[in-house]
Amino acid sequence: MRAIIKRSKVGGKVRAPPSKSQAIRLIFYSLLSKVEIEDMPDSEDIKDAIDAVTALGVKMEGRELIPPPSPYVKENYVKFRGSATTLRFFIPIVASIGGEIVIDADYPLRDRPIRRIVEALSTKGVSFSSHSLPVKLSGKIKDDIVEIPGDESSQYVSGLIYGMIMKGGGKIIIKPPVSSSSYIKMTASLLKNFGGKVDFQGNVISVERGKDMIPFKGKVPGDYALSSFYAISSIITGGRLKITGLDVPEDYFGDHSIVEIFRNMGVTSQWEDNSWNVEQGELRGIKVNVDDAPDLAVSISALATAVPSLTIIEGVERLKIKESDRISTIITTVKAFGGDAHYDKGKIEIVGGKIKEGFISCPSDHRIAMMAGALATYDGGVVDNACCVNKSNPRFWKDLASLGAKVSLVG
Ligand SMILES: O=C(O)C1=C[C@@H](OP(=O)(O)O)[C@@H](O)[C@H](O)C1
Ligand SMILES: C=C(OP(=O)(O)O)C(=O)O
Repeated sequence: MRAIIKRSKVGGKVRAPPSKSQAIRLIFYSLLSKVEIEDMPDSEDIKDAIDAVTALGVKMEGRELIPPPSPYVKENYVKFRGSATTLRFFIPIVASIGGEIVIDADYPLRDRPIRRIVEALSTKGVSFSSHSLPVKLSGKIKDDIVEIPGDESSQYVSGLIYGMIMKGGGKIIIKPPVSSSSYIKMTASLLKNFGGKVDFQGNVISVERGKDMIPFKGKVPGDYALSSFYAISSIITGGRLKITGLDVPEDYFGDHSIVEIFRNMGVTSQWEDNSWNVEQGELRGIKVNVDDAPDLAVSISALATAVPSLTIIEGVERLKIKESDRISTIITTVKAFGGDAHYDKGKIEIVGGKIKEGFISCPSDHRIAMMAGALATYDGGVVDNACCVNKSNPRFWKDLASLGAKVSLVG
C-alpha cells in the first residue's frame, strides 16, 4: 500500500494511540491474574502478545484474558509477526515455566538478536537449538539468580521479572550498561501496582511474588512516542494540536520525555489534564542521549529535519538492531525530506531547515513510515509499504487525515 500525502495544515484534537509497551505488559500480566482491556489495540504487536500468552494456557473470552490455574507450555510451536518485545519477554517466561517449544518469527524479527538471553539461560538449565530464530527452547531455569548483560535489550530483563514473579521470586543481575532502563522501570512499576514486589536498584532487581496479584480492568494508557508523529505534523504545518489520553509523565527519562524534548527544541509543548498540547515555535537544535528510551530517536530526528541548526542524538548504537537499522534509515529519511544527517562516533547529527517533498519506501519499520508521513504533510510526499504502521498503530493514516492531512492510500 502507498500513502500519497499533499501539503496540509494539521491540527485539532486526537486521542493518543494505546501504548504498545503498556499493552504488551498488561497482556503478559494475564499469566498472573485476570486482565480485561476495554480498548484492546488491534496492532500486529498486540496480536503477537496475545498469541504468546494463549500458547501458555491463557484463555481469551471477549475482552477478558483469563489465566490458567498455572501457566504451562500448551503449544509446541509459535511464530511471531514482528514484536521483539513479545519475543524477548516470551523466552525468559517460558524458561521460568519450563517446557519445550519451537519459536520462530517473520522477517525482520527473525534476524533480530536473542543472543544475550540464550547465553544467560544456557548456564541455568535451559537448552537452545540455536542462538537465533528459529530456535527450540527446552528445560527450566534451575536457579533464583540470573545474570544478563544489559547491552542488547531491556526486554529480556522485563521478561525475567515476569518469570521470577511466576516462579515465586528471584534476583536479576544486569551486567552494565543497563540500556533502555525506562522500560525496566515501566515493568517494575506495573507489577508493583498489581501487588508484586520488584526492587530495582542500580543493576540489581530483586523480585517477590505478591500474596494476591490484583486483576486489571481498564483502558491502556496513551503512547507518547507514537503520538509524537501527530505532534510533529502539527508543529511543522503551523497548526495547534491537543493529544488526549496521556497519563501524567513519569519523573524518569522515558518515552513521555518527548514533551520536554520538543519544548527544548522551541515548541510550545505542555502536558495538562491528561493531554499533550503542542503549537509551533521558534525551532532550535538540541543535544540529547536516547539510550534509556531509544524509540525517541525517530521522533527527534523527524522534528530536527525542520530545524536549521544542529541536533545531536547520542546513545544510538542499539538502533542498528531495531525493526530496521535505524541509524541508516533515519539518515536516509531525513535526507529524503531535504535535511542533512550523518552518523559519527556513536552520534546522529542532523541539520534541517526547509522541508521538501520526499519519497520513501518503508523499510518494514513502522516508526520510519510515521516519520516520513509526518514530514510529508509539510510539502507533500509518498510512503511506499505504508501499511507497516500496523505493527504499532493501524490508525495512523486515518488519524492524520482526521487532523487535516491530505492523505490518500492506494493499493
Ligand atoms: O520493553 C519495551 O516495551 C520496549 C523496549 C525497547 O527495546 P530495547 O529494550 O530492546 O531497547 C523499545 O525499543 C521497544 O520499542 C519497546
Ligand atoms: C523496536 C520497537 O519495538 P520491538 O522492539 O518491540 O519490535 C519499536 O516499537 O520501535
